[in-house]
Amino acid sequence: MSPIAVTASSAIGHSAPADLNAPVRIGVRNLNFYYGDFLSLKDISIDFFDRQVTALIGPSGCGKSTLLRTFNRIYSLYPEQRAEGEILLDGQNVLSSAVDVNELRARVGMVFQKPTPFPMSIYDNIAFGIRLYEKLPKGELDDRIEEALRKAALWDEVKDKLRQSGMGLSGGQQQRLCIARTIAQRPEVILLDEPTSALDPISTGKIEDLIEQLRTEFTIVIVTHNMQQAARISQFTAFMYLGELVEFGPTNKMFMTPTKKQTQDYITGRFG
Ligand SMILES: Nc1ncnc2c1ncn2[C@@H]1O[C@H](COP(=O)(O)OP(=O)(O)OP(=O)(O)O)[C@@H](O)[C@H]1O
Repeated sequence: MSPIAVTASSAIGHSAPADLNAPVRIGVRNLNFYYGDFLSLKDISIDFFDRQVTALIGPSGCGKSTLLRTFNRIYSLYPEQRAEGEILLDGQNVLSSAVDVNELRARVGMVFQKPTPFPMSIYDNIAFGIRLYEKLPKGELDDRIEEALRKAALWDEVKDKLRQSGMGLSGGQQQRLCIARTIAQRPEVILLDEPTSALDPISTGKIEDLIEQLRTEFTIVIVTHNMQQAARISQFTAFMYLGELVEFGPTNKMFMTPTKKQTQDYITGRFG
């Protein structure tokens, strides 16, 4: 076994083991995705389980981010991009034209690679998303903001400066602010696209601890290039290659006894 595999496998077990009885939250069925004429996802079928963290791994360009971006239809902002097949969120096909995309994006929140706070106060960063959908009296809004910041493990660091700009926070704090903003909308699913790749190791550790806590309440799908991170924080892992789903299963099985040679080669650092 290479050092990468040893380190990754020794990291397994930091988070809870996979719950093999967890209900399906998102069921992807025969999904194809096109950028213009280019077929970027090929006949993907996979389930994502309730209150479990699923890591999407694979070499650059294999389609991890593309798959993540289908769940809240964020791709539909670009007219040349389209998806075919079914993505069932609690049994309802989110690709159907009958689905209200704004409502969908509140149910399926997303946090990006680079922290993207809005140029406004910490308070307003979180209030903004809530105000889009709900008219809350001030006291209730304050409570929601505190709750979101506590869940994002940021409250203690910002409670005395809620009116200061979110842009003045450190990178790691900004990323937790973005997570708080997502949580405040009370989503069912949280999508994380390489959320720690722009962060230092200490901030990364805080986000990983936070993901472990959030898992008890939300279904989480995370794209990561960091094999050890996938091993540490996820219950399930999906390995993708050239737009196809090669292998999917409980993380400890994927890292210790993968079925496919391609998976083994990737997690042992032989390619990618
Ligand atoms: N806007 C786009 N237009 C055309 N092709 C695209 C576009 N975005 C991605 N692709 C292509 O789709 C495929 C999947 O890309 P995607 O970004 O999903 O991969 P990824 O696994 O997330 O990669 P990375 O790890 O480098 O972020 C690649 O071949 C990529 O070149």
